[in-house]
Amino acid sequence: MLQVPLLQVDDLRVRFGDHTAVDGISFSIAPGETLGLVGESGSGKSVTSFAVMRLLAPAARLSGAIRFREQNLLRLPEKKMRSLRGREIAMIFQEPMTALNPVLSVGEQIAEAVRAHHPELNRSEVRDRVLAALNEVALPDPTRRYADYPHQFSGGQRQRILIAMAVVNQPALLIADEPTTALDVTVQAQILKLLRRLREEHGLAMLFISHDLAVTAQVADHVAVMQHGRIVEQAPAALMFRQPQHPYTQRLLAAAPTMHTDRTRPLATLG
Ligand SMILES: Nc1ncnc2c1ncn2[C@@H]1O[C@H](COP(=O)(O)OP(=O)(O)OP(=O)(O)O)[C@@H](O)[C@H]1O
Repeated sequence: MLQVPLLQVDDLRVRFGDHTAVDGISFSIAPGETLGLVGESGSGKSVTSFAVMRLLAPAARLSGAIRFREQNLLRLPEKKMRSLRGREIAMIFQEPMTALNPVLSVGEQIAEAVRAHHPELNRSEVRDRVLAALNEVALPDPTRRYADYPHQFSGGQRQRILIAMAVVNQPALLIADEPTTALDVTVQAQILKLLRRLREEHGLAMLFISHDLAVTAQVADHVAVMQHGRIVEQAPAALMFRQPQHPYTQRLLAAAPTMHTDRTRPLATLG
């Protein structure tokens, strides 16, 4: 039986003046599923993710539909969108340092995210939720490090902190825009493992955005390949990885430095 999608994007178009950044794309994500959106720089991946969060600049002209739990986000009043953002749909970015406030302790920042959606909780309840989220992402010694500032953590730890902030309100959908691109390969593998675990343990659905098809194949169930604002190929990750159909996908695979793996092995054993 087909599951009702959590997110369904239909014929989404985004224009900035006479430039079309996203040119009529459609895809859907079922609850608990991960869709990888892959393409070169400038192909329209980030514009797509910001469109879903409704965080694009006012100059952007959008058409089509973005249905989340069957409500069209493009028509949702800003007040409702604000309550949905960070609670039902959360986002993590490539560069955790710029996404974190440098003058606020990491515990306080995550606490703010909790209070924004749960004003009814008292101080110790908020703190308990923050500590639970930091434990969840396996940040070492969260109680002692609660009051530390972002610069006191490594890049990988900062990404864990951002993930904790994203999942602290238990969203149904996580948008991860190049979440491991700024990290070295070992740390990248650990963060991918963490995302897979969150998905398995909490049924978190994910829109995973990357220029790297090999990285994406390690976390995604389905992959959509974007070029010049269009989706040129969509397939289950394992199939896309073994039998890319579109010449652009074939070029992406050939260009990826991490692709020298045995493509006959099941994906679960890669990486
Ligand atoms: N605010 C904006 N005003 C005008 N054009 C924009 C704006 N934001 C994005 N664009 C354009 O939209 C296109 C798609 O950009 P987007 O950032 O989505 O690409 P991307 O695939 O995410 O690439 P990258 O990985 O480099 O971020 C680009 O041509 C970009 O210049």
